[in-house]
Amino acid sequence: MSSTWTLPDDLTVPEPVEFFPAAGEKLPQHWSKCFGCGDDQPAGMAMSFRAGNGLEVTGRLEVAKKYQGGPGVIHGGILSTAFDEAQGMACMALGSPVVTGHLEIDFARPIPLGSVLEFRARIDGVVRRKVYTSAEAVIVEGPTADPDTVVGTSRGLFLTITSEHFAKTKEFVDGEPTSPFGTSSV
Ligand SMILES: CCCCCCCCCCCCCC(=O)SCCNC(=O)CCNC(=O)[C@H](O)C(C)(C)COP(=O)(O)OP(=O)(O)OC[C@H]1O[C@@H](n2cnc3c(N)ncnc32)[C@H](O)[C@@H]1OP(=O)(O)O
Repeated sequence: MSSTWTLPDDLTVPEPVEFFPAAGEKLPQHWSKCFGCGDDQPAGMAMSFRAGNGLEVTGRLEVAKKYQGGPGVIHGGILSTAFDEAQGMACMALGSPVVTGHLEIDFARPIPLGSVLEFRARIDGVVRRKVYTSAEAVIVEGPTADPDTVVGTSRGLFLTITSEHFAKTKEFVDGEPTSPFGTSSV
């Protein structure tokens, strides 16, 4: 790994907002049309999430055959998308919408099609609007399942935004959303 990712000295660790679900409870979607988690997005990845302890969330992704990159394994871009989604969902603990500013992934092990991945993602801390996050993925079901072997890791910087952020792209929204929450202003 040749990452220059470092956490700043002035990082502070926030408390989850009051309405963030308790550990083990399902997280609401942030946007039903989202490619990563939306239940109104037939082309999407249908990830689901639960709150963990503190500022952590766990996510689940079934690695469908259509996610193939190299022969028999997940495409790296799909894994990156899943990390983006998982770390973005961890930011829900702040109670403010966010977008990704920077994301970096390490691909540690091949992930066969048919696997079920579990993501453990968290907020490491915040500085002004900057939200520092990290995550790991393990295979929990499938031919090479091993909950103790990390198959990928990620670090990401998210930025809190206001509802004006998506006002600029409102006219391009595809379809009618059923559960706008968080990152959507429509
Ligand atoms: C209740 C709500 C729940 C919500 C749940 C949400 C779930 C979401 C799940 C969704 C999952 C999917 C999510 C998706 O896929 S989101 C889709 C992918 N991301 C985007 O489309 C974002 C596009 N980029 C932008 O819009 C702007 O660049 C943003 C908004 C990010 C910043 O432009 P803005 O003009 O606003 O801010 P600023 O430029 O004054 O910068 C501010 C600070 O940030 C620092 N900085 C900026 N960029 C970077 C960088 N790349 N590396 C390092 N640092 C960076 C900068 O130095 C400064 O630092 P400092 O001077 O303060 O020290």
